[in-house]
Amino acid sequence: MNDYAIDTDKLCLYYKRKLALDHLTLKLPRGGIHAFVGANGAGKSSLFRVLLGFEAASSGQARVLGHDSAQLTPALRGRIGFVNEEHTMPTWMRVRDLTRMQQHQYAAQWNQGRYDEVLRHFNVLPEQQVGQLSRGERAGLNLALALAQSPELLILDEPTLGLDVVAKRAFLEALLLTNAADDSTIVYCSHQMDEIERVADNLVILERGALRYMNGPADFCERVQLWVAEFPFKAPDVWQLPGVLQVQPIEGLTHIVVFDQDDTFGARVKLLGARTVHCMPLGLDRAVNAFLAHGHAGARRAA
Ligand SMILES: Nc1ncnc2c1ncn2[C@@H]1O[C@H](COP(=O)(O)OP(=O)(O)OP(=O)(O)O)[C@@H](O)[C@H]1O
Repeated sequence: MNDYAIDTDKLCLYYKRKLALDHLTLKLPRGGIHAFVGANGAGKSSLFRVLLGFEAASSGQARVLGHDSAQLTPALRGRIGFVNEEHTMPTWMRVRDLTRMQQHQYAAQWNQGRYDEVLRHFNVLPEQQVGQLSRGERAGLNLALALAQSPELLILDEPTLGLDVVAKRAFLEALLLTNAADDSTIVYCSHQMDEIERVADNLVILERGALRYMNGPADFCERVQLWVAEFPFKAPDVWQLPGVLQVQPIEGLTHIVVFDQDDTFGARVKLLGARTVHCMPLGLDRAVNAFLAHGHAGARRAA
């Protein structure tokens, strides 16, 4: 058995002339919650479409649970759960009937305890019609159905998009309370860093269809630092220094976000004429945003 839940090798996907996945090589180990992050258009949904067999790769390899994603059998598909922001379900059905249908379809693997546990969290009643549920309740029902299937791989593609703060929290709590990540691999795609910070064991950053980073979120925060410098006169061009991701003038000070620099960076800033310079840690939100903004600016410069 392959040790990876997702294993791609130089995977490319073109939509006509548009390159969505650019020689993506990604080895995602089994188990845990993996947060996928990337700017709009980074290729996250395209990757999931290839993995689920909805799109054929233009070149390269994509394997999911050890199998070629272009040749997934219905049995293999049944081992993969997918939830996206649309929470598409038959609106005319009652929750009770939809539940029965899914219990029947996934009889061998159905986990009733987990289903009830998640659904309880959202106060959804069996006699309610799916179309009458609020957006948050529909997201909860969708999560309950997906988790009850006991998928080996569960892909959650921006599942909380459009939900209010309370519903978002309920969704995350439900995901965590089931401990589903103990025996499944969960891919959680979101633009919300507070969500990522709460749930992720592993952070995967995609940029323009390629892998830019994969490791723990805490490790990422350690590698991104904020240096705050005070220049007595006009600030020099600090972009000439190594590893600079972002430069912002804030209240007379120059905020410099850098990647993979050690304490000698402060000495370099001083050499440029700074009167004072301090290093400060950064939260995941700002660290990831600076990283992505730099990549975006780089792409614009290259174009
Ligand atoms: N059906 C399509 N036809 C043509 N181009 C497409 C199609 N779907 C996606 N693309 C392009 O492929 C690239 C990757 O898009 P994709 O939707 O995978 O990104 P994403 O990371 O999921 O973005 P977002 O965070 O906005 O959902 C984008 O440049 C997009 O314009």
